[in-house]
Amino acid sequence: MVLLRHISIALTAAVAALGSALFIAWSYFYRRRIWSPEMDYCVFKEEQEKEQRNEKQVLVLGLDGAGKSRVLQVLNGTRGTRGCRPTRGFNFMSISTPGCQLDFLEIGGGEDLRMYWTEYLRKTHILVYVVDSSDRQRLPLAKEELHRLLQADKQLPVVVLGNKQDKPGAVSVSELHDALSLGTIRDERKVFLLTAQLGSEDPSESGGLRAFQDLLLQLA
Ligand SMILES: Nc1nc2c(ncn2[C@@H]2O[C@H](COP(=O)(O)OP(=O)(O)OP(=O)(O)O)[C@@H](O)[C@H]2O)c(=O)[nH]1
Ligand SMILES: [Mg+2]
Repeated sequence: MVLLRHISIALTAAVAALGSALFIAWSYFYRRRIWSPEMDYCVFKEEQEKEQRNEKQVLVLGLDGAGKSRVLQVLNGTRGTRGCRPTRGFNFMSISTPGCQLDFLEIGGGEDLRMYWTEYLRKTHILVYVVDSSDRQRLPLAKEELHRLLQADKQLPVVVLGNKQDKPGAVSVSELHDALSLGTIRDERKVFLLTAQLGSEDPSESGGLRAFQDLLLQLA
């Protein structure tokens, strides 16, 4: 019995030692991979190439259901209103124009994803913040999240898109301006407020997207 116990203690110790050794080796290797000069050079090269191609990153945020994926769909020229499922993580889309390439990155607006939003501001050139104009109850929350982003990055140009103007009970532009406290933002900051209605089959002409697209191109 005593012998068995000794053997089991020895085995446990051996497994623990092996586990630690593997963990140390993995950490060492992993850290080397991340911080190696070659890796730094690759990241630097990639950023340089992006600059040469004049690639601009547009981060698309807003509460869940605001219409972020729909904005990307419409900009991408996808017809119809189907296929907008809640984004559980990211959604990516690129548009090439003669002057530049716009890379749109949507991060889902669910409560569990909002905490990661600010981490993506650093590499962003333009922030698009989509608001459901008909969701009056959640306008205070939309405002709170918007101001959290404005605090986290004090330079980034922001385009607020008051979406779902076609829905009954949607607030007007001036109501949205007040509800989101846009008047409290300092004058030097580039903040734009536009509206859109993207619920129809082909909203590209009437949905207010043209002005939105033109503004993005100007900012880029
Ligand atoms: N009536 C109307 N419906 C819209 C409009 N824009 C989007 N929708 C619909 O609203 C629903 C939610 O839109 P999404 O684009 O998935 O919303 P989201 O902001 O991407 O939401 P998450 O991915 O969950 O963060 C979809 O059924 C869309 O078709 C609009 O302007 N008018
Ligand atoms: Mg989405």
